[in-house]
Amino acid sequence: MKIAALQMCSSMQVNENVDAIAMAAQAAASQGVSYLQTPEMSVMFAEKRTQLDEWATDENIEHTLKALADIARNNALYLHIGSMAVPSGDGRLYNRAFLFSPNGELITTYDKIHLFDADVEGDAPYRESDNYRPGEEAIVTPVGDLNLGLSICYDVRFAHLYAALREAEANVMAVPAAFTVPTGEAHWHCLLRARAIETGSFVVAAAQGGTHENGRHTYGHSLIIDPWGRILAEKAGNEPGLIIAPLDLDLIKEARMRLPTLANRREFSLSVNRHMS
Ligand SMILES: O=C(O)CNC(=O)[C@H](CS)NC(=O)CCC(=O)C(=O)O
Repeated sequence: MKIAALQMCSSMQVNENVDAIAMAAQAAASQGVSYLQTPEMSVMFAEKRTQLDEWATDENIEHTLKALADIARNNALYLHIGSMAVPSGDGRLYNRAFLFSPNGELITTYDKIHLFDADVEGDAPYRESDNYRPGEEAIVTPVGDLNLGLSICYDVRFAHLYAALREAEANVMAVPAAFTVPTGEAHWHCLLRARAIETGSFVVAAAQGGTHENGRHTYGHSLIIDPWGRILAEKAGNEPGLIIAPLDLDLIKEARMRLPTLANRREFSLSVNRHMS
């Protein structure tokens, strides 16, 4: 099975972003791809909360989800929208991923669990939790012969999420993202390869990249990684574009046979020994 990740520099114009996804889906389908992932906030990369609130009416969301479902169906591929902001019902938004089947059915959604409240050097403080409500449910879902574990961006720093997904039989971890440039340079490849190695799973990470209409800079470097931690495909730099790789399912079996970390895992007690000297 061939899979693809689309690197984007999403703007504030939903139509523009959806068109870019449609074009990429066509290009991917013509190369035999059956799963395409787009980055976090690929449908609208907003500048202000008010913009999202104004846009996120039931009608606009319904219309957009229908357009995305049509893209999946017209190109007969699984379309995984890394995320899009939707009202959560309590005044905050959810940072929600959508997975469509090749028939255009909505298979599942996933709400980002770990929100980015962090202080990155050179940037204003990020306080995603001011506007977003965290999800409380991890999701694994079959995608053809694969079992996809869903996550979003900052989730990648929480290894126990992927351990849980792995225990629930996930063998491909999805990490659509919009990483900052400084944290991307320091951590992106390392974190994603670690998640692949720890879980003996493929990792697919479609990234936002470049300078966005809203003024933000994102790191790019979309990646597809195999269960041994080898990089199968990378979108070098931050330009938009598609990366494609064939997934050999035997590599999952092989990595897990050589390093059966799930079977070798131990329970332990923890003591903290405080010396009084
Ligand atoms: O809010 C939007 O418009 C798009 N979403 C994002 O940019 C999100 C939340 S601010 N970014 C991250 O989670 C970056 C994580 C990261 O960079 C790290 O873990 O180092």
